[in-house]
Amino acid sequence: MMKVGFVGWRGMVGSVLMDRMQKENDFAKIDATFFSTSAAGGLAPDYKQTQKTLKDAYAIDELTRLDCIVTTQGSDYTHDVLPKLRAAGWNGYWIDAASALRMNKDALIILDPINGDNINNALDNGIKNYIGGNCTVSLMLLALDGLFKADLIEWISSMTYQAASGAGANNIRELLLQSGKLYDSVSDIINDKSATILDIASRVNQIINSAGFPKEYFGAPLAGSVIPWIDSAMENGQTKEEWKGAVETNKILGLTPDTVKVEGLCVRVGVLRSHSQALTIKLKRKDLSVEQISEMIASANPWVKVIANNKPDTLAGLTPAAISGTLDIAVGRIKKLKFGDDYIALFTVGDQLLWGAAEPLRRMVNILVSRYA
Ligand SMILES: NC(=O)C1=CN([C@@H]2O[C@H](COP(=O)(O)OP(=O)(O)OC[C@H]3O[C@@H](n4cnc5c(N)ncnc54)[C@H](OP(=O)(O)O)[C@@H]3O)[C@@H](O)[C@H]2O)C=CC1
Ligand SMILES: N[C@@H](CC(=O)OP(=O)(O)O)C(=O)O
Repeated sequence: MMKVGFVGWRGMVGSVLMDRMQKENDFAKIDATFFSTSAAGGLAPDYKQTQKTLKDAYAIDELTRLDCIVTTQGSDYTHDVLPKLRAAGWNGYWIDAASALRMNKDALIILDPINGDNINNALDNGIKNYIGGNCTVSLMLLALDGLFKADLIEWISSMTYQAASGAGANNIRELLLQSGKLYDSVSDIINDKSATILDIASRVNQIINSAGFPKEYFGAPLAGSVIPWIDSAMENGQTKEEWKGAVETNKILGLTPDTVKVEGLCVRVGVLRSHSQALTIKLKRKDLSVEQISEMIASANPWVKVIANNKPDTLAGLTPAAISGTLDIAVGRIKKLKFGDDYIALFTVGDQLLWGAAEPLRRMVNILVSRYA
């Protein structure tokens, strides 16, 4: 059996990965060992594996015994540990959710429904590093799979609405703590019909801007607000999250950089789970109807679900609340724009912890298992 080590399994992405692997009975196909950066020697999660205790995630000699390491621990860990493993002669497979290696020449960004052929070629050619893509990019590629397959896209403007859990486990807790503070500030008058709504709003505004409001992880209030900044700054006014849109899209599609132009603004919103994106797309053709475009999108892969452009269907199916915890990629509000017949807009929602993070990693483990003799 293939020996697979897991680092980062208790984090946001890691716990969703564990859940999916358990549901799909993936642990029965591998010999799993669990590692920790903070609790080596403690009890590992129980997936009926032989190794019951947590190993040290920095113990190079333990890691080099593995055929494959799956890490959802983050870029710092990758930068620290992988060079040491390779220097020690380790030639195993490195499967990673972090962005650290994505643009490296010796790494492939994995999203097998889109670039399964490239993954197989890379395996045949001895590539060892397989990296999950940025969540908004992976979700967008699955949503627009039909339009990419038909080579219809000239450029995309992507305005994102990214959930708190995209920033990690501590951030989701912080959003809930912030929400609790908002409620607490008005709990005595919220059901009192004689209280004026201005009093309620003003109390909320006061508490949001107070010094004690919990914002250690986000750096700003998110409950009752939005944060139009994700990740670090680039030199050209973009954030790194925005920069990833174009570079990762073209790399996943196997295109030369900047073939498909992707630009926009990435915004953190007070949603617990699932990222949404409003996309404006410049098509290469003017002669396609909304119905033809919708059909191309709907038939591209088993996960994309086109939602009819009306209020009841949109409210029922095109929201993070409706999509979270599923592998569905909802695409709706598809319409032509007055800019011209070659411009369309649409709204898409997908669970960034599933197709945006854990699922491509889980499927990569299975691709390796299927090749492991
Ligand atoms: N969140 C997302 O939607 C996506 C994340 N990614 C990438 O995946 C990597 C991991 O991200 P993510 O899972 O969000 O990060 P988390 O912060 O949730 O988890 C990373 C590690 O933080 C430690 N940790 C510290 N405090 C806690 C806590 N309260 N609960 C759980 N774990 C805690 C754990 O390590 P230990 O147990 O060793 O202490 C854990 O493995 C990052 O590189 C990220 O960029 C990629 C796509 C989407
Ligand atoms: N940055 C994304 C999640 C993520 O971690 O992406 P990346 O792996 O590209 O840094 C978000 O905050 O929603």
